[in-house]
Amino acid sequence: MTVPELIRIVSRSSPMALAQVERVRAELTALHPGLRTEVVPVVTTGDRWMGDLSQVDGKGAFTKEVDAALLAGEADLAVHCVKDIPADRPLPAGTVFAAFLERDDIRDALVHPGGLTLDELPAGTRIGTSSVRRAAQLAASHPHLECVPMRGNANRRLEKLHAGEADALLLAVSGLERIGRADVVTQVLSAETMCPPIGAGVLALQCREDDTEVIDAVSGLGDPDAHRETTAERMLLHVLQGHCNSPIAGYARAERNGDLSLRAKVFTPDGKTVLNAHEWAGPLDPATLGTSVAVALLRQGARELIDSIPH
Ligand SMILES: NCc1[nH]cc(CCC(=O)O)c1CC(=O)O
Repeated sequence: MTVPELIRIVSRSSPMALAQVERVRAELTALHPGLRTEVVPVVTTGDRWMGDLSQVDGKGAFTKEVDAALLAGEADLAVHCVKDIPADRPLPAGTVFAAFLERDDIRDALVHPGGLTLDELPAGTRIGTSSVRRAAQLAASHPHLECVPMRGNANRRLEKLHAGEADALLLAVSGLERIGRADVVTQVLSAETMCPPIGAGVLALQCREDDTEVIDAVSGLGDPDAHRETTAERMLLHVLQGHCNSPIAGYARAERNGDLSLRAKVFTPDGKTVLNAHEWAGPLDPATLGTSVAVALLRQGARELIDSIPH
């Protein structure tokens, strides 16, 4: 393998995204000691726009400018949260996934400055979240709590919380760990209490498809379990034609014995209807498992629930 001298890494420029790039740089340098890396930060539409994402072509709002820099040859490698990569359309033509890194915590956390747990929060507590997935599940399990819209990167949301725009937040544990703010977590919510989003906690490395030198150099960072889980989850989302604001949650789990399970839910925003599916695959390939769970949800009426939310 010929390892390139320099790999230029493009990503969003939020503190979380830059921390992700630092992890990739560290892993790459450990694998190829002579390799130099450079960071190419870009600001995406999703970072700039603080309103409703559906108004700025929500799909891909956090990935479009990153992909464009990769395709234009301004960088050689893109780092994305899988959670932010649309699954209702193919990857941008000319790009491929070269690796999925070992998965971090997939769970959401409650951040409450008073230190209360979800069950202890008094009626009317305002939870800052613009996520339909989080709001629908909270409405189902804790209907006495109120969701107030809140966007912006995790650091900005913590600032808004302290400025009184909400009383508590729901944020991904992995994201808080990446920005060095795991200290604000009051309670980690089990995946049963708050089903995570598709692709939670997984970072994807994306390259130009003809750039075999870079693909070969970075593919050693890939984790086989993360690959199988992500493949199943993204196929589920693809078959459901879910978009960034779809009321869909789900996660796959690769077991030691090689089995793969995938559970998923589709909600109405008020949380009153929850469709559930859970299947195991031994010898089945991950994509087939994703399709099968999606079909089980479609049979229960998922199409209507998903289409009722504007893109
Ligand atoms: N929508 C922003 C975003 N994209 C990925 C993560 C979390 C990290 C991950 O799952 O990789 C977050 C923040 C959050 O939801 O709290």
